[in-house]
Amino acid sequence: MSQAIKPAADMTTKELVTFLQEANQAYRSGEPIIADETYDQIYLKTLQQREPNHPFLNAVEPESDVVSTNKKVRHETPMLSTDKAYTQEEITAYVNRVLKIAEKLKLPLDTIQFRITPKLDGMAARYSNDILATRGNGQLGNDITRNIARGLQTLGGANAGTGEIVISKRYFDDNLSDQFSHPRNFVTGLIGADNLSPEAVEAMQDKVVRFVPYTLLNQELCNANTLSTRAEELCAKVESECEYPVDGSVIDVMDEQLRAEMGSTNHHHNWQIAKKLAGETATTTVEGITWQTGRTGRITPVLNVTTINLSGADISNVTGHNAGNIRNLNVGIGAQIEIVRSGEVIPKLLAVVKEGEEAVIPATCSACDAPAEMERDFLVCQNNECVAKVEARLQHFFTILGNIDLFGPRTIEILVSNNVVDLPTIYKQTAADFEAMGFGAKQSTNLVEQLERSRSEPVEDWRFLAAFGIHHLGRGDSRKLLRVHKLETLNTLTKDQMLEIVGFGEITAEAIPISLAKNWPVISEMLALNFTLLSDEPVEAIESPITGKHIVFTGSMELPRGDMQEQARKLGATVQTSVNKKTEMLVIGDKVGAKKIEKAESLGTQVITVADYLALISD
Ligand SMILES: NC(=O)c1ccc[n+]([C@@H]2O[C@H](COP(=O)([O-])OP(=O)(O)OC[C@H]3O[C@@H](n4cnc5c(N)ncnc54)[C@H](O)[C@@H]3O)[C@@H](O)[C@H]2O)c1
Ligand SMILES: [Zn+2]
Repeated sequence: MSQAIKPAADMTTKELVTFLQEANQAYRSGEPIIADETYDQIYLKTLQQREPNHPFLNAVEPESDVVSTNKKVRHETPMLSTDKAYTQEEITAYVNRVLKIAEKLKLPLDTIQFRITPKLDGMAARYSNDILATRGNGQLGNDITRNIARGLQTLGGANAGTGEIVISKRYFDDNLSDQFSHPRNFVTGLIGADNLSPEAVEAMQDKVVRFVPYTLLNQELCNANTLSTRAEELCAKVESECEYPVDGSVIDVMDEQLRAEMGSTNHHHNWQIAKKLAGETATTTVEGITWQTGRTGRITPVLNVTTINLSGADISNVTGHNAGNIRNLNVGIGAQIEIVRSGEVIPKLLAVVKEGEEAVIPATCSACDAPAEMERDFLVCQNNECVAKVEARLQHFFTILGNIDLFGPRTIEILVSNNVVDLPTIYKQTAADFEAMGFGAKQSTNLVEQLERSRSEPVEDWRFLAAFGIHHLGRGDSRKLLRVHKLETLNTLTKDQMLEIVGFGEITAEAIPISLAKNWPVISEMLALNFTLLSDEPVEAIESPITGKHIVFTGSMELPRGDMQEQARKLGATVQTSVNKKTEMLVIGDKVGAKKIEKAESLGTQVITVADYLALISD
């Protein structure tokens, strides 16, 4: 969206509906062109006022073809949207509607209970009879069950009901927020993708993409009086306690009789309302763009804007996500942009309201002047010795290690400008060395003390390993790896050894040993400094008849297939999703096509029934 959007009042009804459809499509694909609040409170509301019975208002807004598979699933009961509230007044009005019906039913009003749960911001789905499906148009969804075999975690079993596919908020913030503008965007992209991106493969392996049924969410219970006066406070509480991204809270009436009486429209349940977070938006002007080089060499744009107050804070910098985004939206100096700040500390660019000068993507890295090149949507500094990369890598080490103070950006900048650019050298510095670089006498002793502290104060070995910032070895994966192999032995690690560990796939198993070997000189030098490293208890390798075997499960089975696969992994097997030359065993459930079996047999794969398989592993 680079053109100014017409005000709702100036649009004909037809234009308004077309615009709502466009905005909905953009929102579903993860690239909203306006803020939710603007969509709901201005454009949708204008249509509601003009034509309360317009078909667009009387149906669930479809996810259209954002995720479209060729297998459709008819929902047993419709999957609806929610009615929305943004303010306490709107919630109080809802409470009064509930109380009115309760009165009619002669229910004692002080016993009416409401449940508040976090409103997960992902992709709505339903898991029923082993089939996972999207909401679709509410009646007909898309079968996305195959994502379970690709690593999607399902909480609550194969009949968990309605919920949301989400990614862990912390994981997204730590690993993906510099590449993807929004966690919902990442999730919808992954669920619909025919081929997973490396980031998606990693997230699936890290088990952070999950289907979470609404019944398993943290909740607050309250009565009508509390809800009419303190809704914002209670909603804020459930939202902050949730480990997934949220865009508000959902309030439900608990009483079944009350629910039945209040009923539903084609769009939402009248007994339920969503309190949406009003991500406050504002329009400001781009005065300049600062390009910052990170640890991996990615150069990200920060928009310097005319200072503006948003949700109580003065904002003069806004993240522009990545170079591709700047190019696509054509963000140049003088552009008027809409920005949003909802919970996050750093406000985000939402849309260009009015174009300015043409967007310029720099040809060189501003930190080291080396050439910068576009790789997919990212601008990347091609120089390995780039000062910005070196500084960011050192910073990463101290931040992840977490048991050292004083080694922040300013200290590191001074070290690097004095050509102290690697960790072992930093650890060799004496107070006199620091003083020679311009640190004060007291500060120099403190720096030495902190380095000493970081070696003597115990720290988990996986934290230490993750601190080196090796690609594919974040905290979670480092921990998985170190549960099986000792840190000191990682220089001899092979791809095959990696593949034996549950949770590492082909790509990472191949890449990790190579990166470890490359980084080994520094790691071993650091190990020689005698950090006080703590190890998890090693897991015993379980020996079973299927240990080390490549197995595929197919057909419908009594136990959820995901559970069968998980169990096989625990017993040391490598679970594949389809048969290939490596496959040693094909476990067949009901309704398996003859072709599949023939193919497996022609490849020399052992084909066995679920019953025989279960007998085999229980031996
Ligand atoms: N910014 C834009 O351009 C744009 C465009 C279209 C839609 N939207 C936003 O999306 C809304 C419509 O989308 P929608 O129909 O998917 O609604 P929604 O996503 O805002 O909320 C409804 C959904 O919330 C889910 N949900 C999450 N947590 C829940 C919980 N704890 N309990 C129960 N349900 C829970 C349900 O599956 C339900 O379908 C609009 O009102 C607007 O805010 C924005
Ligand atoms: Zn550089």
